[in-house]
Amino acid sequence: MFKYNCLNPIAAVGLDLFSDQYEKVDELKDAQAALVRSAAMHDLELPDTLEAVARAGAGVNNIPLDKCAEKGIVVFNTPGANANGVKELVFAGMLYASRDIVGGIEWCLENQNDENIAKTAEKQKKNFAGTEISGKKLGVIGLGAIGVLVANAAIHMGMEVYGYDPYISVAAAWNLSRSVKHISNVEDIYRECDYITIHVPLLDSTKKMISADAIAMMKPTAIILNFARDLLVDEEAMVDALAAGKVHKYVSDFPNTTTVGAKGCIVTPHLGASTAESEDNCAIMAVREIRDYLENGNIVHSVNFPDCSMGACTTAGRIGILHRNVKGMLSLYTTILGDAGINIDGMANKSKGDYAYALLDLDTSVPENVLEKLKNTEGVLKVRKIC
Ligand SMILES: NC(=O)c1ccc[n+]([C@@H]2O[C@H](COP(=O)([O-])OP(=O)(O)OC[C@H]3O[C@@H](n4cnc5c(N)ncnc54)[C@H](O)[C@@H]3O)[C@@H](O)[C@H]2O)c1
Ligand SMILES: O=C(O)CC[C@@H](O)C(=O)O
Repeated sequence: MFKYNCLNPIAAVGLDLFSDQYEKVDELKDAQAALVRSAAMHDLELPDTLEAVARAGAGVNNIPLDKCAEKGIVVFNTPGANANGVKELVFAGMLYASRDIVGGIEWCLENQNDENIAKTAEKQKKNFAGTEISGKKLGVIGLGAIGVLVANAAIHMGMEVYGYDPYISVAAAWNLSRSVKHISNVEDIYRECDYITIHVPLLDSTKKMISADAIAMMKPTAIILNFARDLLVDEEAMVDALAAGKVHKYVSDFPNTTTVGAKGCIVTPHLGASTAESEDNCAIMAVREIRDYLENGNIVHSVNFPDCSMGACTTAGRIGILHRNVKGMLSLYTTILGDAGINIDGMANKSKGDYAYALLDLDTSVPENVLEKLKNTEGVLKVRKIC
């Protein structure tokens, strides 16, 4: 029986994919797997029982990835599963920032008891007029799952699209419209674009990448959209620039005391992935990842260990070894297994940064004393007996 804990509500359509071999538990301390959305995990005590964490979403800045890796806990995310939900909200953000839709709705509510509201509206509507997005330049920074969808949709909306991503994946490049202009110097986006939207992960290297200097290059009419993470933008500088009329609007999906209520800021409460479809897609992918790891030892879509997959186990034994990415580890395992008279039928070993994963199919189920030897090998973080 496997036990899992949900640190946030996770869509039922995903949880329903757990078989009767799984039990939901109320406490993380009792779980082998955790499912999480935005709950902050940095200060949580991670129990020794925990084998896997699946983030039902893209961003993993709420999870201590290295601490998990050191404890042999594999962290997954669900790439692309909520991308369409975010893409659609980015366009809502562009429209809200371009036309005073919110002001217009508020005016209607304020005048709901006016019997002549239809006539008065025709006189007042000029106060809520705006501009169209068709024909304008959009800069997309980060062309991953969301950025590509935004860029391609913007082409269909008649925008001229500039795309910047020095690390673009081959898959994303294949999916990107040929009409998107490839930008190699992000400053071209800051200087020339009417709309700028950021879709990069929050890393040490991307923190405040929309800096005061970047903001200073922008047009006074520029509209900046941030549906990625608030810490990617120097928001104090942004608020100052808005107040001084140096940029026009800042649309953010991440409320905080700097931006909410500040002149020119339109802030939503982290709604990008809050659609039934995105929540379902993320939950389904997260549960499949956890099941494949717990039941087969396969790692697919991990952010702290390499992906490594050997399908379902068809041999008498299978073990998974999470270890440091250092020389000579495999020869230590083959020696321990060989000395115990165990034959290796199949093997995969993959590395990612400081960490690596070996999956071994064996002609017999590994006895406890051999597992202990493997566990006690210098550089090994965790050994899992899968069958
Ligand atoms: N508002 C929401 O609810 C919501 C929902 C989903 C994702 N997000 C956030 O959106 C962001 C993007 O998500 P995604 O699913 O598209 O991720 P992704 O991993 O598919 O794409 C990120 C892209 O950013 C690129 N990148 C990395 N560093 C860069 C840099 N310095 N300059 C330019 N490009 C760079 C990568 O090459 C990659 O192509 C993440 O921060 C994620 O947390 C927010
Ligand atoms: O779970 C959510 O609602 C937000 C998810 C989003 O921020 C992400 O990075 O995927």
